[in-house]
Amino acid sequence: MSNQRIVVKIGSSSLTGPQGGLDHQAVDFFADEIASLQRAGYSVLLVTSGAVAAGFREIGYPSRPKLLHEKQAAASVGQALLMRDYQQAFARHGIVSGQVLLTRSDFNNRKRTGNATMTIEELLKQGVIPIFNENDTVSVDELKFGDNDTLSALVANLARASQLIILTDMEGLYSADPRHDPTAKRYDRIDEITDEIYAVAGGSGSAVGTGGMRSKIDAAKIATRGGVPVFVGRVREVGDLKAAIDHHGKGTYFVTHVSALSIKKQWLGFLSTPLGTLIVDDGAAQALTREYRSLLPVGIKQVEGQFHAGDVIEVVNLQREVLGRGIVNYDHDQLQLICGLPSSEVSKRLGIEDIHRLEAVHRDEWVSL
Ligand SMILES: Nc1ncnc2c1ncn2[C@@H]1O[C@H](COP(=O)(O)OP(=O)(O)O)[C@@H](O)[C@H]1O
Ligand SMILES: N[C@@H](CCC(=O)OP(=O)(O)O)C(=O)O
Repeated sequence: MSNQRIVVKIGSSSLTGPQGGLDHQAVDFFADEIASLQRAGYSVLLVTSGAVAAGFREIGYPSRPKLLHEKQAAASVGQALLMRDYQQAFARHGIVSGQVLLTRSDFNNRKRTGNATMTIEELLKQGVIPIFNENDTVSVDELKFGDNDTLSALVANLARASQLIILTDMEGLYSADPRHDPTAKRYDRIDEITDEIYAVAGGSGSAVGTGGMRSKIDAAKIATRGGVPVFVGRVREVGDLKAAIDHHGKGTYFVTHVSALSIKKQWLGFLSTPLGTLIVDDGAAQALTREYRSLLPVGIKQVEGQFHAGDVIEVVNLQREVLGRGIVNYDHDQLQLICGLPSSEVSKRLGIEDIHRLEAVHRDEWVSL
């Protein structure tokens, strides 16, 4: 028996065809696979896409809509259909399932995440499978997850899951999109998500999916940095889901970082909204990313944006590549005055005798990206 928590994310491409509408057999199959995990003692949290894909045909749109209000209308119809299918499918196994709709802004709000966590804990305690989706009808475009890959990573971190299983229509990440390059080779295991990995990951190849492999890599980065290992791949036959959990699934495994980020740093790195940018020289870039040191004013070349002490800023190198995010200790106009100055001159230039924190960004309030 096991009491491990597993987050399973199912993409639209696994639940619907190009013409939309739900594939009831597919829903039944995934419910069967998840039910057998529950029977083996795992607690499963399900993140499912498919609301827009399930709803657009019902409304009469000829293909997956592109406009926000049309997608929202389709999701409104489709989410109910999706839940009806899942609830019926799980009921065949005597399992009760419940709906949890979240938005990106819920994760920016401690109280709401706290409430969501309590609900999730209670559902799991009662043996109910929580079924998550983005609350599409209220999400505004700029703040949307869009695809559910990121949402699944955040749920996995929030629930302190032991694995995140992202199911899609491909058997993992390949050296190129196999739809266009039949010679592409699969990566079986990824220890570090590098630029090279991002470079091979393309967008969605199907008529119903959204994020493609790129958003799955983003999700893998968030989850592994939070301490949750990730599988991205396909589950098509009975027993495939268990095989994925047991490390012989058809897909790619992303290995966990040794030191998982705290919840606060996960928020800082992946959910916060930076209000400014600091451009730093090579020495400061090295200090921040390789030597785990704080950022001092002397290493800052340029300051952009209007922020205050305590706000989140992004730090980029001279080539404008993002190095990470941190909480800044100065207002933007103060930092304009002292950027490039050695620490000994900072208090004089600012006219403040006793500076509480000399660093522009302290290493305890910094996340490398
Ligand atoms: N390097 C790659 N390896 C595998 N698939 C890729 C790659 N680059 C892009 N893709 C595309 O990503 C798609 C899966 O993402 P997506 O359509 O968003 O599915 P889902 O609805 O399951 O989230 C695949 O169908 C494939 O066309
Ligand atoms: N929340 C949306 C997700 C849209 C979507 O296509 O996501 P995905 O299939 O995960 O790339 C829905 O349920 O339709």
